[in-house]
Amino acid sequence: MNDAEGAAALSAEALGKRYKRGWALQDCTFVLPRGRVSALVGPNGAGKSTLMSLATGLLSPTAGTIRVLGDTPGRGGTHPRLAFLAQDKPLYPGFSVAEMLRAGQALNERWDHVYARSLVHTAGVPTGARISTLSGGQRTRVALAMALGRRPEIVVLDEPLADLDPLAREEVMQALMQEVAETGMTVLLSSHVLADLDGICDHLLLLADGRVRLGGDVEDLIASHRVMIGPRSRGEQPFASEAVIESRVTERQTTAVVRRGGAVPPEGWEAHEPTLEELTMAYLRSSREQSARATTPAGPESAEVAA
Ligand SMILES: Nc1ncnc2c1ncn2[C@@H]1O[C@H](COP(=O)(O)OP(=O)(O)OP(=O)(O)O)[C@@H](O)[C@H]1O
Repeated sequence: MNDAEGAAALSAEALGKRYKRGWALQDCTFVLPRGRVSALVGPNGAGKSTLMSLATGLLSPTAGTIRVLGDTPGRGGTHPRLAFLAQDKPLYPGFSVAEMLRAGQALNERWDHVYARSLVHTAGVPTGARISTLSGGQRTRVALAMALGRRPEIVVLDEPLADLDPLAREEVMQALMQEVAETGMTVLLSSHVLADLDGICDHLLLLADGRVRLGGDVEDLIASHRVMIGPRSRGEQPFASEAVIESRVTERQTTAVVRRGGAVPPEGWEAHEPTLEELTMAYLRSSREQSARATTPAGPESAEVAA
């Protein structure tokens, strides 16, 4: 283990996972720092849940390594200092909320009952209600209390915001940020709602087709890119092609997301820093175009070239 891996909450080196149908993750190398909120984003089927299952030891890698707080997951179950909130939020449907919390207390040495109860109270979920009668959003809040009640050092949340209303999303993110600030807890959360991540996540890991397409400190990533807006033009663009992540032409203008690399906006163009959403959308669209090109059958022209 090197120094960076030792200081990391989660790290992977050439990590790969193959199912019967093929590779879900390939050659993934990254380091997620401790005490930060990291966002895991990517299109459907990108490998996010697979990565989370590897981190929690529910799956084993086919290739490479993954480490949680410096340890290899899977030996003896989920890491004792890691809590996982799966997408399907498994809870006992026949239990009341209070019984569920008491089960959490009975099953976990590090359980903080006062804190877990306070999270459920803040969410306005009645503790006498049966789990099976709760709404999707209420179930999420109970599942979150079950995860955070363990006072984990790292919490892994698979789309925790998906069935929450906007106010509940804000409350959940605030509760997480408070934990991060007060206890140094590390959060890794996946989400398709990119707007929710702006201003909340300080680290990003973007997967597409099972590979890491973008990763790093959010401020650094934003500072190293620019959105360039200029006149509508279908011809040559004034940027080196290797600097362009994605470029779109509408009836009125051309918008390009480029690597900064000293790129000064040409005359008639304006530039601004991307938001996290603009940046991730540019990489997601570019990955989709790349994989569409890779799966397009070779046409007659390519056959001619090959011949
Ligand atoms: N148990 C499994 N057996 C076979 N293939 C699987 C299994 N689980 C996932 N896959 C495949 O692995 C790939 C990655 O799936 P995964 O669920 O990790 O993606 P995801 O990024 O979490 O997607 P989503 O955003 O839709 O939840 C997909 O092609 C999926 O079909």
